[in-house]
Amino acid sequence: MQRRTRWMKPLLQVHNVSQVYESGGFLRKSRVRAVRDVSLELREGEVLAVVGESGCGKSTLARMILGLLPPTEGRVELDGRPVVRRGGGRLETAKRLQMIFQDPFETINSNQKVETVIGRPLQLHGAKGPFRDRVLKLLRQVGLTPAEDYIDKYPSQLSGGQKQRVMIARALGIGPRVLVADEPTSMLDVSIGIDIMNLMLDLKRDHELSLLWITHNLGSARYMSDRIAIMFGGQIVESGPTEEVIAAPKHPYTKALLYASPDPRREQVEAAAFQAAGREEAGLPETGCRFRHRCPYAREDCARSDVGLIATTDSGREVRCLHPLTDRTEPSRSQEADRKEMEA
Ligand SMILES: Nc1ncnc2c1ncn2[C@@H]1O[C@H](COP(=O)(O)OP(=O)(O)OP(=O)(O)O)[C@@H](O)[C@H]1O
Repeated sequence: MQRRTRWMKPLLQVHNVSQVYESGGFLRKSRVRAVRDVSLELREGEVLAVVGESGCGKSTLARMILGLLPPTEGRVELDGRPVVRRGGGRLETAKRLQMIFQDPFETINSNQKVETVIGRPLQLHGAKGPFRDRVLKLLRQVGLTPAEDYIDKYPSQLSGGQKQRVMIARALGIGPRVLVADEPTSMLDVSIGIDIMNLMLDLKRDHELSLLWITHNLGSARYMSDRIAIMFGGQIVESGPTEEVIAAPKHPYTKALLYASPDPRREQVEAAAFQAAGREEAGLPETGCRFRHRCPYAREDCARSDVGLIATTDSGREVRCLHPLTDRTEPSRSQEADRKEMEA
């Protein structure tokens, strides 16, 4: 399933985007730097996974990529053209860049029949009706057959997996080049989630799509993607070909994610050192390495130096770490020291 995609043409380019959320009044202003100087590239026909724990900035990044949230800094381009044009006008790029959400019917009127849910965007994007036959075809393409049994149903009459298939059909109908999927299987049973992943891989192949797969789950990223970008505290901390990164992570956080995913090779001592996962962005240090308080390999200079992404091999791997892991790296402190720090 995995392919070398290094030489393919870049389709979606994210150039140094940042997002700062500001809230509160004049006296009690709060600022959250949710995404910090992130650059990514999605190539033709490729699946790129963005992986990180809750609060690391994945959804914020997805919303900027889709043009739903203007970046505080940086820019996003599709085929070399800005996703959001000066003065708005997202409709044209929205045609080519479609989103699949975690909760399939979060944004949909539950009083609409499947025919309307899938047919309305076609109308909005200027297609001429009637749409019933096109909707039936789309339902077949996403495996909801016989399509005639589904087209007149309401969301409440569908299972979670069926709803997600309807949302995929809705996105597909517009003829996108890129699908951005934000945790699309996290609310589904494992086997249903695997069916949805297989469907998306089939559709990607048949419709020559590119896929940005956003998840907290390294397992699904591994199943789906050609390349992977690991995100922590609003930054990309490691990226590269998926199998290479997973086989030999160079950033301690990537290693932490591996321990957190079901794997019989898990080493208990180091796994325990990573258990403080899930903290919000706000609790992380502003300078130096943002992961250092949870990193069993941290050294003194990790607090002092900000390090950017550094290319490590010729296969396109990058890591943001002063002391990238090797086979021989030993933890610099014990589980006991970590526990004391957490209690303090
Ligand atoms: N509208 C907002 N205003 C202020 N802070 C926000 C806003 N949206 C997100 N944040 C904060 O920005 C950080 C990143 O949030 P984001 O939702 O992008 O992360 P995430 O990785 O997608 O998490 P999850 O998987 O839980 O959705 C978090 O600290 C979050 O609390």
